[in-house]
Amino acid sequence: MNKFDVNQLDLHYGDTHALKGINLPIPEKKVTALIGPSGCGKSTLLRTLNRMNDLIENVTIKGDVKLEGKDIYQDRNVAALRMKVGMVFQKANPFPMSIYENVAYGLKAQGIRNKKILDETVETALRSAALWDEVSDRLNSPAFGLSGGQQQRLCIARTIAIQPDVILMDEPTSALDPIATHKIEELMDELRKKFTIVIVTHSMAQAKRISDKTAFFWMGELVEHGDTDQVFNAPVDERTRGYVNGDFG
Ligand SMILES: Nc1ncnc2c1ncn2[C@@H]1O[C@H](COP(=O)(O)OP(=O)(O)OP(=O)(O)O)[C@@H](O)[C@H]1O
Repeated sequence: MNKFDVNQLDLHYGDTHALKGINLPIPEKKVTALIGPSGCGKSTLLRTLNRMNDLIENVTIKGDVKLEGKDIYQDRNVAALRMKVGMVFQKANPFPMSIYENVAYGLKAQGIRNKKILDETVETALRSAALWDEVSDRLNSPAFGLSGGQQQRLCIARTIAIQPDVILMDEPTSALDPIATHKIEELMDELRKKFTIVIVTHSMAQAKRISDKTAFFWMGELVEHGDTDQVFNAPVDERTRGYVNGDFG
């Protein structure tokens, strides 16, 4: 079953035609990687999935993005959409507060005050983000005291805590060292059991390691998408073949 269906999606930033007639099914509880050279529209497509582009001036969008069959651009409740479709950014962006408060933030914003519920949710989210064992003895310490990789896992925990269905990740490991990257990649294997994940990555090795599906973009077009094995080992389009072979990038 598809979580999202993107149909005939065109996006302009002013005169820049950033996405051209995109059709992309995004299956449920799988990892879909968006790959392609810089400026090809990967992040733009990712941001259309939770309407983050709405925040940018001069954007026009045509076509539709269906989440479980309903066009997200027809529904005006963007806050509800973003609770269902969470996002993790390239650079970890913890709030200037404790580890605990970071994870509890979204729940408190929803008016949840019950300490038992908050404690349980914080613990579950930190466990799901494979961070609990490293921070359980210092939940009240500032989040900024964590390493970069831990901060990124904290941001993942903060996203998980509000129980989204989908997690969007925009180059989540590009600022991390190989060990921290490996931890997040390991974590993805657990996360895919519960969530639909869409990840933008510049690393083809990473896309190969962690994704079930891959979509290759080139100058605003979706050139090819399919099972990751097929896209990397038997690409149909010359441009995909050139990119995955490292001929350009
Ligand atoms: N806020 C914006 N305002 C105007 N143009 C933008 C904006 N964001 C992106 N663009 C343009 O849209 C096109 C696609 O950009 P996008 O960031 O989606 O590409 P990308 O594939 O994610 O690139 P990268 O890998 O470098 O992050 C580019 O031509 C870019 O310059």
